[in-house]
Amino acid sequence: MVVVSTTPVQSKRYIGTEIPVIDLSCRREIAQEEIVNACEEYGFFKVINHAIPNDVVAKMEAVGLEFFAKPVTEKQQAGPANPLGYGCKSIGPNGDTGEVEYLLLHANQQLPAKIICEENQIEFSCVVMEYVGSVKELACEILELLAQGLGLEDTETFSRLIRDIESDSLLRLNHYPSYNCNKEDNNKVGRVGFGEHSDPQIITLLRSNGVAGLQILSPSTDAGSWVPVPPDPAAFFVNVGDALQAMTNGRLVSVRHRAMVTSYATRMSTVFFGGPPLHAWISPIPEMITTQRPRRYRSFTWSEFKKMMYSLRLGHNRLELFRFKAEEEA
Ligand SMILES: C=C1C[C@]23C[C@@]1(O)CC[C@H]2[C@@]12CC[C@H](O)[C@@](C)(C(=O)O1)[C@H]2[C@@H]3C(=O)O
Ligand SMILES: O=C(O)CCC(=O)C(=O)O
Ligand SMILES: [Fe+2]
Repeated sequence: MVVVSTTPVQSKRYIGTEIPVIDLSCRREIAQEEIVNACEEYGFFKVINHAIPNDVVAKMEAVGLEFFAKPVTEKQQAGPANPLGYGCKSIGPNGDTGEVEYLLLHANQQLPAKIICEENQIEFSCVVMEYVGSVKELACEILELLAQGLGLEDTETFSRLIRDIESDSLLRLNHYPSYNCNKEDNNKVGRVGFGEHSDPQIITLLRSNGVAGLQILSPSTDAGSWVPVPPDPAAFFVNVGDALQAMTNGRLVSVRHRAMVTSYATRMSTVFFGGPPLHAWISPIPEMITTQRPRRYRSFTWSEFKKMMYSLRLGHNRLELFRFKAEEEA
């Protein structure tokens, strides 16, 4: 079975309905089609039966939790996040805040600063490297299925950018506290851990412990409604990023999402952002430009996009600033 009913979402294709679940052990042709459908409709899906070994995931979770359990003064030695490193409550350089502490690492570079003590530093980087290697492979497998499902002649169009040794991919560990509250407070609108945004890169692969918190903005309701994503520590949650929306000329959607804090337990998410090299050009693939879907975005380098994104707030719809205007590109 490929699509399994989980959480209700308003939708055209998943009538009724549910967050798409892609079973990677099923036939390639089925997975390809389901991935394309999910990315067109939500920009989001859950992956089960992936090939990432449990111990790779378990070790990553253990070193992450060990890091966040350290005294604040020790954690601060890996900060402040600029943008890499340890951060607490402050997200990005433009005043965004949330109830979260995090560690943001580059996937291809040395660790940014001292992370805990020397002997743990070596173990920490080995675990991170192994996790990043596995999750990057899964990201590339998904991107190749996606390219095949879209009927692209070059099925490595997307994955090549992530496999590139200069790929600007990141790994982020987010740690959300639980909070004490009385019964009445518990029924009130929740607290925001990580505010509404889309991810800027090509693809994001997220997993978390078994605590709820992630929500996606359902694109098919007018005002948009927040759909809770039930936690599944054995699965990966995948979302389309802004760069993939641009490359597919808007056919695939970069989903807006956020993370809420719960009152019952702390949550940790481990998030891989597959990004292109800084010098890579991002532009709509010619096969994605048709008379029904005329060119929507201009060409830009990832470095240009990143510079713009760091000048904007978390929730900004930044891709709109890269709309195609025929007279400019000619
Ligand atoms: C407010 C910001 C934080 C962010 C960079 C930005 O200026 C806008 C995008 C933010 C985001 C969201 C997804 C990822 O968590 C992230 C690492 C990214 O690439 O874009 C963060 C950035 C960050 O925290 O540095
Ligand atoms: O922790 C989560 O569930 C979401 C985190 C997130 O969206 C991010 O780090 O970009
Ligand atoms: Fe995100």
